[in-house]
Amino acid sequence: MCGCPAGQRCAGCGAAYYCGKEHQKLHWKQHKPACSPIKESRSPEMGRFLVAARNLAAGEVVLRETPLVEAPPPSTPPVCLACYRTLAEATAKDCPRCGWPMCSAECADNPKHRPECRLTVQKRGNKMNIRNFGLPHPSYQCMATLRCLALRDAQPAKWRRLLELESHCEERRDTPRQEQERFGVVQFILRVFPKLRDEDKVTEDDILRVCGILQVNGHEVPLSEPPHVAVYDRSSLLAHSCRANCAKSFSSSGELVVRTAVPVQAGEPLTICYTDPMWGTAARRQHLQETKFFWCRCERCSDRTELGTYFSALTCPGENPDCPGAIMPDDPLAEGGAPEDGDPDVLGAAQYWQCSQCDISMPTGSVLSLLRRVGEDLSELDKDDAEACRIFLQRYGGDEFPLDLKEKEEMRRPMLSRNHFYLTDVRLALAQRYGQDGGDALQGLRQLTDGELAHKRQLCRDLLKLAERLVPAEHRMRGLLWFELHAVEAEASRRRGLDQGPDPDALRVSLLESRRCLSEVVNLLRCEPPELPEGKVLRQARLNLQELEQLLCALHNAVGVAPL
Ligand SMILES: C[S@@+](CC[C@H](N)C(=O)[O-])C[C@H]1O[C@@H](n2cnc3c(N)ncnc32)[C@H](O)[C@@H]1O
Repeated sequence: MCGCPAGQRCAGCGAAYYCGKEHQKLHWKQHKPACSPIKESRSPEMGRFLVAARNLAAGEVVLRETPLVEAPPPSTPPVCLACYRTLAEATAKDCPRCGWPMCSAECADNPKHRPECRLTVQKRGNKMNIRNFGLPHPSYQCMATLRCLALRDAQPAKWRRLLELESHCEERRDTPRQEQERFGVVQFILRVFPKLRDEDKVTEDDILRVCGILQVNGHEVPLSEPPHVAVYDRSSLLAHSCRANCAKSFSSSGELVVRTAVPVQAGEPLTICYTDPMWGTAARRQHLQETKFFWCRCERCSDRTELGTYFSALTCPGENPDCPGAIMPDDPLAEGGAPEDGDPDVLGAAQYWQCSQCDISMPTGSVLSLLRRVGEDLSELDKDDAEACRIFLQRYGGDEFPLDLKEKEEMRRPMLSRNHFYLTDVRLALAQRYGQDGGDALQGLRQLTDGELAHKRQLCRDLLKLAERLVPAEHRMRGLLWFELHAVEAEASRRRGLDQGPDPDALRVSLLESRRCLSEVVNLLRCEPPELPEGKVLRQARLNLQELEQLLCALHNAVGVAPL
């Protein structure tokens, strides 16, 4: 503003400097459009993507936006087109204008239903007649596409923004999914809404392009039952990483909220995970290729140890039973190699998995056959049966427990690496399974044996350590595990009190530990809306935290030891 030395920096973007508050205030109107924690970048490999405009701390909200389009999921029985609740034939009410069934007159008047209502009146000429409730209905397969097409006339600025999004039309050509859409979406729309073709000149390619945009940029929104789908504008530019640095949540009104999960340096891409980060490398990469049309080369995929976690590795099967090595693919970026995909015999000829410590190697095909067998065993496992889970963990991971197994397994050399994704899957289920019997969570935990309680604690701690390293942006999973751990600490402390009588020092230590766990829950889940299970856990954690503070206060007043 004045050319004087400027020591004060804009806290929003960190890129503008001022001599003082006064000139910063005067400049705000001009600076505001440029002041954002994110900016757009582009590369030949990734297309457009967002980067941090300045150094960002963990937990900063970088994006919050309402959807460009939202719609029911493609495969669904008839649902209300405003609230997405499943409809029953006896209670559904046809919209008086267009005939689409809705749950109430209020929902029929809801602006969310306007796009298809208008298109049905203007481009079809007669009302819809949906029957056959209770089974997936083909008419809903086209709804997201129809709502996108409705933007053309009604909201041309949004339509233009939608068309700027990636559709991968070329890569989708002749894929089974596109062939299915050609029949189930394109032909349906052109037949049911003929004036779209005859008057508006909408072509098959136009519709397929919209299908591509929905496939590449769509998010599943868990706020309704069944979950619906939505496409966002700016958030669509977030690139993918299997170790994402941003976490996404949805607000009650359907806004997408993106915040950093770890500190992010200025210029670094902001990333979310497009696939299931709890799958192994080969399966994640295969899924990304099939659904988003790129082979991921992120830091996690490129590192065969998956950041030191050995998440996809096997233990060394060589003659030396003490070899501490892990068997991993020679080239983790080789295409294919998920246990569920490909022909093990064909893949096996081309690639090898190698021990990290000795010269043992295995053809990829043999590794995949082994893994496929474990995968089949896992798919048959009843995860509600704690004993069956423990046997699985002992059989394939060599896990030892602070409790006896009823069915003793002969101890063999474990086949899977300590953190292998199959073992992690079962440990996650078991950590939550412990304590679910009984009327409520409190009763459930009280019914656990000391050994089971200790095992639950060990599982939560191990899983949290792994998640922090491998998937820091999995806020929901981490938050729920911290909540489980807090419950274990509370129960353990109650048992200690019963066994050993009141001990203010031990009580203070365990209250402080519980407070630490609950603070983590609140921090991780603070963007979760109250209607989701995680939002309910957040509410409970906040209540428990308040009670804890009161307890710590009471303890301080009674014996003067607790920090306040
Ligand atoms: C939701 S869009 C992201 C925005 C897109 N880059 C654009 O220019 O519109 C997803 C697409 O971006 C590209 N992409 C995202 N993350 C990537 C990554 N880590 N490596 C390579 N391509 C990536 C892929 O083409 C993917 O299908």
